[in-house]
Amino acid sequence: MSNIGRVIVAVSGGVDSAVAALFLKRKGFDVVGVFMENWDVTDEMGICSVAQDAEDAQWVCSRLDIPFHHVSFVKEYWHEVFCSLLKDYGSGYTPNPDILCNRQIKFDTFYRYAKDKMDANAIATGHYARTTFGSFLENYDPVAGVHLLKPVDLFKDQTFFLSQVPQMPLQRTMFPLGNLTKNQVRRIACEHEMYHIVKKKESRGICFIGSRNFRNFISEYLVDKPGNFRDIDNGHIVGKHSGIHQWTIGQRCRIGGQVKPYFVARKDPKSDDILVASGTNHPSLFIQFFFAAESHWIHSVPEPLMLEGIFECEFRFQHTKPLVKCTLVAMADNQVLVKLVRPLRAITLGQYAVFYKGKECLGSARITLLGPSLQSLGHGEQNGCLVRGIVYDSAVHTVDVRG
Ligand SMILES: Nc1ncnc2c1ncn2[C@@H]1O[C@H](COP(=O)(O)OP(=O)(O)OP(=O)(O)O)[C@@H](O)[C@H]1O
Repeated sequence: MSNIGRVIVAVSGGVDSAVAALFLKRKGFDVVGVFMENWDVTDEMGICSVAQDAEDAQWVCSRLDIPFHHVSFVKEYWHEVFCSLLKDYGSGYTPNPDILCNRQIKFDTFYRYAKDKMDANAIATGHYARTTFGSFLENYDPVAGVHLLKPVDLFKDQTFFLSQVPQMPLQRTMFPLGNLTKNQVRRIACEHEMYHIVKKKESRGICFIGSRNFRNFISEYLVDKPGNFRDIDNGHIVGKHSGIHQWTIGQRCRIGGQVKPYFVARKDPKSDDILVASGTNHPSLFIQFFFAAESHWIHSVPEPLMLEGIFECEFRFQHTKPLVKCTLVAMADNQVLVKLVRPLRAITLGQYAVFYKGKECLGSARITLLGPSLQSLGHGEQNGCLVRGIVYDSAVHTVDVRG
């Protein structure tokens, strides 16, 4: 894109966006830094981390000698991200707030603000990701459309969180860090004497809410709805809980009076029962296919899926987990049936199934219906032994289907 002019960079007060802003400035763009405030309470420790981050963001901008703006999207975050989270938790889903925050806030509210209110031609963030348009939109080609690609630093790959970003904002987004590793970014920040920014802890946990205990946090907003823990093998009540929203699939439950470790296998929002399985590799925790809805394809629906109704690619449903080969089958209403090459543990309703082909992140769809577990299919014992053709690998929580 020639003549880009003004670029609005989202500056969080962390090292990544600081170095992204530095690169933009070096490239000669008319750069403006914007800090977004999306949440407005002091955390449990009495420290207002938002104020500290805003101060750091301002410091970064003054160090780079670029204008700084502090904007509040508290209302938008509340309505478009947080309310939807609460609704999901209440109905037994485990949503992904970071994916939603990128889709609704950074690549919608913030993008529109930059374009309409600040007269910008492009936005930039410190995400580790690349696009076919290049780190600085040097290959901008609106006719071809943009593809989202993994970054050079695969360990820091953030494409998972960007898998619901719409095409138009992505076409106007620069990811200046896509070709760098985190170590290089830290080193560059040190070379520019941004020592206290480099030393800051990585942002963890829910977008903008920080690193506080999420279960305690969400409980402040949803009323308790007590129910029973039931052993999935025999239906016996083995304990009580105070709400299905506090638990997620695969999570270990510390149930008073029980010697064996139990893990959440299913949640029933109608009865408020949580079905628990004894042992981390219990067959009720593994499934091999599921349905996902509201498919979002960043560039376009993959051709084989559109033309033949079937498509082979790779999948993950958690940011840090390895990719697993899968086959997608097109269903009505923008749904897909996802069949994995091997059963996986703790696939969870409400999470996003994110699809990849080679170095491209294609998009994602929301997991809405789970197929039968290995237990329902009649598979019994586990723990590293061969059971009806299936080897359970307890170390990585995956199983290989043999024969
Ligand atoms: N409060 C905020 N205000 C402005 N931009 C933000 C804010 N939070 C995140 N961002 C933008 O989103 C990017 C990714 O945020 P995330 O919290 O996932 O990343 P991070 O890797 O810790 O980045 P950083 O080191 O810049 O904080 C940031 O690099 C920044 O550009």
